Amino acid sequence: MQEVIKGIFKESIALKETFLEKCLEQTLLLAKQTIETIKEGKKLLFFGNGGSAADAQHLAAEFVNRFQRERRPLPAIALTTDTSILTSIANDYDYSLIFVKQIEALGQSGDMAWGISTSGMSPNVYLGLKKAKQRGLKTVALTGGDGGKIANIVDISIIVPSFKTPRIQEIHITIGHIVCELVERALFI
Ligand SMILES: O=C(CO)[C@@H](O)[C@H](O)[C@H](O)[C@H](O)COP(=O)(O)O
Ligand SMILES: [Zn+2]
Repeated sequence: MQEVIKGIFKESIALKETFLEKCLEQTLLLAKQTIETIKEGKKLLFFGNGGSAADAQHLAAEFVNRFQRERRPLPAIALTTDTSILTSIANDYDYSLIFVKQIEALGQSGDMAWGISTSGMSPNVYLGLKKAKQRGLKTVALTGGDGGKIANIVDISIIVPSFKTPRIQEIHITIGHIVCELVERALFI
């Protein structure tokens, strides 16, 4: 078991190093665009499935509550949390529309939609991002693997260079935390 633990840490460390070499510029761009979005008084919408739904909620909480500094709450929402909305859309229409309808209801021009999908293939994330773009939101995809079909349709695409879902997720949440840190440094003393 110790070897398994060591192996996972080594894999995670190596992937983070590769990520830093390949994706620093995109991460910086994401942070800058997020800062601009908040400065303009617009909001952030986060969504994904499974572990990525947890990431969506985790990140929305960092913005609305606080990250590391005492400061005013910032406008962010996870589209993964309201079980009545989620179950009624999935039940009456289709699971692929759970984010689309919420973006139609809540997304406004200039807001920023973050779709999180390790495969880049989840239909509900894909359709949510397409709708966001249609409505004039800035679109962000955090993916992995080859980016799937989601990576191509967004303004800012960050593809973690791995096909292992948990390792990709670990970098997604690191990216989220980095953006939180840079937002707080840029906007609050
Ligand atoms: O957390 C994990 C695996 O680490 C799972 O819950 C995982 O998020 C789910 O299988 C998702 O449905 C995968 O969707 P996606 O990342 O491919 O969009
Ligand atoms: Zn997981």
